[in-house]
Amino acid sequence: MSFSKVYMISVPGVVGQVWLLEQIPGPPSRPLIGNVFQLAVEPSETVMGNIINAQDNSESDYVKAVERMIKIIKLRQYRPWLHLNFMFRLLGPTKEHDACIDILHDMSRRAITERKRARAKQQEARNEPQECDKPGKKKRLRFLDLLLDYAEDNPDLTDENIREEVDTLMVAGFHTTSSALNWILYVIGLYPDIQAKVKEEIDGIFGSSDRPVTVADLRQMQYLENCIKETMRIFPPVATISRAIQEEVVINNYCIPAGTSVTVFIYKLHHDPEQFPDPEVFDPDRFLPENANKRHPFAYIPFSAGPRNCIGQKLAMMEMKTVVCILLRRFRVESQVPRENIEIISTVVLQPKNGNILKLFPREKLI
Ligand code: HEM
Repeated sequence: MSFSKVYMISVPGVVGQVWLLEQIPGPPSRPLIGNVFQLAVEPSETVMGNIINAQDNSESDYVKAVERMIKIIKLRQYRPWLHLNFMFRLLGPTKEHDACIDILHDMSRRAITERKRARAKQQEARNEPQECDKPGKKKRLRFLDLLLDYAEDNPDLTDENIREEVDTLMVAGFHTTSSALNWILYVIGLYPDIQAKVKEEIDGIFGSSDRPVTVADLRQMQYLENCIKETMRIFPPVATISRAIQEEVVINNYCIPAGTSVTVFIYKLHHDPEQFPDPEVFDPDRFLPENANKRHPFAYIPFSAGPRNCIGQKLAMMEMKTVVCILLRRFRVESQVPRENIEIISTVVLQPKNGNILKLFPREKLI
């Protein structure tokens, strides 16, 4: 079988996660892939404006630095002796590490400086705060504007503090969503009956219209939402989280002293047969209210739980539904790697070791 082009759905840093092999002849795919990318990088667009331009320039220094950093983190993760800073300084690729960090931080600093400059100009012109929304709608500021506004009244929040927040949001927002999307597309491409049901739900919402997806549409996609939840159960994008214990706790007669670093293995939690019978079986109905309500509230925590849980989970769900919806309206998806052959690795996020090959078949009647 021959393919005209090979596209990659991935945001910088997770290159090789999903490969889309577009079969010829097909509809022009660039706009579609463009849309997918745009949605997947929404957090970075919102935070950083357009300065990375990663969709069009995967060779940018920023993109390369993110990719390189992920490799360095992986290298460090699997070599416990490098966890200690002084050992890493002694034996690790510190020169490269520091150079990557400089590129990443500089980019965030640039975004902040440029936004400040733009705000000053706009303020001069209109003498009113900037809004993302159209006039008449509830005022919503960009994340970066919120921080800059706050800093104006609270000088304790320095530019470096803001830079750290921007970095957190960038990393927390795009790798995770990209990983989740990878697995959702994998699962949808693996189980034709599941895909048919998702498509049926989408068709029920859009009929033969080619109108864009709205927030109201997304709310109706309950079956797709349950598929996404079930995917993140089997393949949690963030497989582990860690906490520094602040006061001594006793769990099952084991005493964990204050100061200990504890790791919660979300992947294992999500595969607990007591909470999820036949844990390897993909069953979106586990998330029907009557089934989900029976489970322990912390049995399923793809977005973590408690006061430091994910602040982007609603946005992530909206992004994932939108991307799947756009794709399935135009293509039938077929996963090429059987479940028993998929090798999983967890670096920053959970990903298939050797990528995820998908075939896209243009739908006969394109909606
Ligand atoms: C499927 C997509 C996502 C998954 C699975 C996910 C998962 C998580 C998890 C597990 C944590 C907790 C980390 C920890 O406890 O150490 C977290 C935190 C966070 N997430 Fe997400 N996330 C996703 C998407 C997003 C998006 C789209 C954004 C922003 C636009 C975002 C922003 C954040 C931030 C800022 C934190 C840190 C919160 C804090 O420390 O208080 N995430 N996320």
